[in-house]
Amino acid sequence: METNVALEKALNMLLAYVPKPGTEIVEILKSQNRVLAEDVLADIMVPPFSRSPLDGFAFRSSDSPREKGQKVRLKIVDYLPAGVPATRPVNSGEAVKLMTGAMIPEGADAVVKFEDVVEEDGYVIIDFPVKPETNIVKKGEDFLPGDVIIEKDRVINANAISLLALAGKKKVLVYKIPKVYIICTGSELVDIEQIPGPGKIRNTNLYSIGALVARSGGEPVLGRIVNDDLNLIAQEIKRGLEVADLVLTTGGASVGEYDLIIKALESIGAEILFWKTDFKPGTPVIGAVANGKIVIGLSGNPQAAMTSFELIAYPVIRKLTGRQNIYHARVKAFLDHPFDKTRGQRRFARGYCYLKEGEFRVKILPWLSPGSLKGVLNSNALVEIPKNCPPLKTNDPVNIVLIEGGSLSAFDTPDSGLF
Ligand SMILES: Nc1nc2c(c(=O)[nH]1)N[C@H]1C(S)=C(S)[C@@H](COP(=O)(O)OP(=O)(O)OC[C@H]3O[C@@H](n4cnc5c(N)ncnc54)[C@H](O)[C@@H]3O)O[C@H]1N2
Ligand code: MOO
Repeated sequence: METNVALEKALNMLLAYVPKPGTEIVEILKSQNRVLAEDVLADIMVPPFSRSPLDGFAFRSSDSPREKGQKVRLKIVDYLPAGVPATRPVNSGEAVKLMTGAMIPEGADAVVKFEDVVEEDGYVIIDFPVKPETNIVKKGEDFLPGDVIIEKDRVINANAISLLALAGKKKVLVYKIPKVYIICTGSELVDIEQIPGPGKIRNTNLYSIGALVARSGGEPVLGRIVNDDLNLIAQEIKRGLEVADLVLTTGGASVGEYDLIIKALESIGAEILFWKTDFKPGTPVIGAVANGKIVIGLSGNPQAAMTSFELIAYPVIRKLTGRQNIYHARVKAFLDHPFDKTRGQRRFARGYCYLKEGEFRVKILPWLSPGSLKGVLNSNALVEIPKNCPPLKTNDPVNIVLIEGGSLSAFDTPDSGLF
C-alpha cells in the first residue's frame, strides 16, 4: 500500500483496474447521454436518390442559353412533388416542375429555382447559362452503404441521434450504466428524516454522493448506514461488490480507533492500492481492489467527501460508463479578489466561476471546514491552490476544475454578491 500519493498517481492506479463495460440495447430516445457501443453503418445510400434542394424546374443544362440575356423556352412535361417518382425522363427542350426534396428525373442534370425564371403557357423561360449539376443534391453524397455513420465510443447527444435515425436505428447498442454502491459508515449517523439525538448527525453523505454518482453517469445503489463495526462494514462492502460495479464508502478513512475501512477491506482479501493523497480536503482517501472491482473509501467529512469524489471517483465512474473523455474540464481563471489563506498543502477550494468578456473569473467561497456543507451550495468549480503557493492577488491566474460540466448554464446563476 502506498501512502500520501499525488492525486494524479492515485487516479491512475485506480483507472488501471476499470474494466470494459458490458452492453445493452436501448430505444433511440433513451440513448441520450449514453455511450455508443457499436459502429453504426449506413444501410442505404444517403441521400437515397438525387434530389432537388429547391422548388423549381429540372432540365438538361445543355439546353440553357450560352450567354446571359439569351432566352430558351422549355416545355413543362411533368410535375413532381416530393415523394413521387418521375414517370418519364426529361429530353432536350423539356423541363419538369418539381418541389424541394423531389427526385431528379432521368436526363435532367440541373435545377433552376422558380424566382429566377418565368413560367408561361406551359413553358419555362430561362435567360442565363446553367452549369451541369447546378442545384442537384447527389445520391449517396453523404454516405454510401457500409460507410460508418457514427463510430462506437461516442457519447450520444441529439446530433448523434439525428444520425442514428438516418441509419434507421430505432434501437442502439450502448454501454451499461455502472451501478455504484454507496456505504456510509459511522455510529453517529441517522437517516435524514430523523431529528438527530445527542451526538448523532444526519447521513447527508448518502444523498450528496448518490447525487454525484447519478450526475457522473452511474446508478447509485444506496446501502444501509453501517455502525463502526469491522464485521458489519466488511459484510456491507461484500454485498456492494456482489451487486455493483464500484463501491464507495464514506467515513472511517482516517487514523482514529474507529476508522475501520482499511481493516474491513483487508479482512475480505482486498488489495489496498493507496491510502491518503496529497490534497485537501479529503486527504484520507483509500483506493482498493477486491474481486476485480474498485472500492474507493472517501473521508467522512461531508465537503471533503464531495471534493474527493469529484477528483477521484468521478473519472473512475466516467471510465466505467465507457466514456473516453473522463475528466472534468480544467481551465485557467482569474481571481476576483486577493486570497492569502494559502498553506503548505495542495488544496482544492470551493469556487464560483463565471464568464466575463470571454474569460473565466472565479471567487473562492469563504473557506469553511471540510466538515461543513455551507460553502458547497454556490460552488461550480474547485480552485486549485498549489502546495506552498504564495498569497494570491486580484487577477492572478489560477487553475479551476469545472465540476458542474462545461455547460454554460452552470455559470449563469445570478451573482449572489458573495464578495
Ligand atoms: N488525528 C487525526 N485526526 C484526523 C485526521 C488526521 O490526519 N489525524 N484527518 C482528518 C481529516 S483530514 C479528515 S477528512 C477526517 C476524515 O475522517 P474519516 O474519513 O475517518 O471520517 P469520520 O471520522 O468517520 O467522520 C469525519 C466527520 O464527518 C462526519 N460524517 C461521517 N460520515 C458522515 C455522513 N455519512 N454524513 C454526514 N457526516 C458524516 C462525522 O460525523 C465526522 O464529523 O479525519 C480528520 N481527523
Ligand atoms: O481532508 Mo480532511 O477534510 O482533508 O480535512
